Amino acid sequence: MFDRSIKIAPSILSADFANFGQEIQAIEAQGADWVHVDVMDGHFVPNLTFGPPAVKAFRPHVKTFMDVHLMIAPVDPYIEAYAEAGADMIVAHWEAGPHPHRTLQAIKATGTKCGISLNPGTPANVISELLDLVDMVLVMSVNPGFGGQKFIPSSVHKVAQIREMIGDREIHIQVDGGVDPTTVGPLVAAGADCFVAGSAVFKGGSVDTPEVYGRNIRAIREAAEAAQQAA
Ligand SMILES: O=C(CO)[C@@H](O)[C@H](O)COP(=O)(O)O
Repeated sequence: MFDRSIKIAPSILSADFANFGQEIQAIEAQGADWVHVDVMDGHFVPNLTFGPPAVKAFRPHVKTFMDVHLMIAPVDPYIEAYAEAGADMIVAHWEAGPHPHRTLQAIKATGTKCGISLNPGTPANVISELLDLVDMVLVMSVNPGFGGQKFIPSSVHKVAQIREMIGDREIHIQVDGGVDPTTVGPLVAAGADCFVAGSAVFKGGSVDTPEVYGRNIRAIREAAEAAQQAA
């Protein structure tokens, strides 16, 4: 049965980089549904983060579900390495190369779940021929590269368009960037079910005060579930 419940996926880009193992354990103990890993190459996006060995080191700490968002180009040569590192889902960008269909086939061939992501400036309709290949569409609601940016409101309309395109297919819509208790409601109403949050989860907390993460995750979930019930 397809799980349409609200899922909160904290981005460990906002975690303490000296302490990933404990940070992952803390967010999971405090209610995170997934753990979101932002992979950046300093080329497709202006920042550098985690290679496959880093993801492999995160793997034993993740007890829930690890979605790995590849903000890299080219992407095809690295798919197998991130799958072998232990990703449960690999998400590639539509903008990462001329053959997104081939990229999605390569992800599926590894046996991991498969997602396609769209930058804020990319229209929804470009993925119409790809939907039969994916488990999730990731709508970027900031320009990718950094945490702590301001939510781009037109993302709500894009989510609604994609929900319409999906029809009765079993595909999650994830939103990433500037997600917090004030922005999540309209996204739920538009049809998103999975929310990446960095600043809004990690702000004010640490592995010594994990209850702060718990409060932050609950605040996003409560706002999302309220919107779901009102819909
Ligand atoms: O992929 C990215 C940024 O490129 C995101 O995952 C951010 O890390 C989310 O951070 P906040 O906007 O929630 O602070």
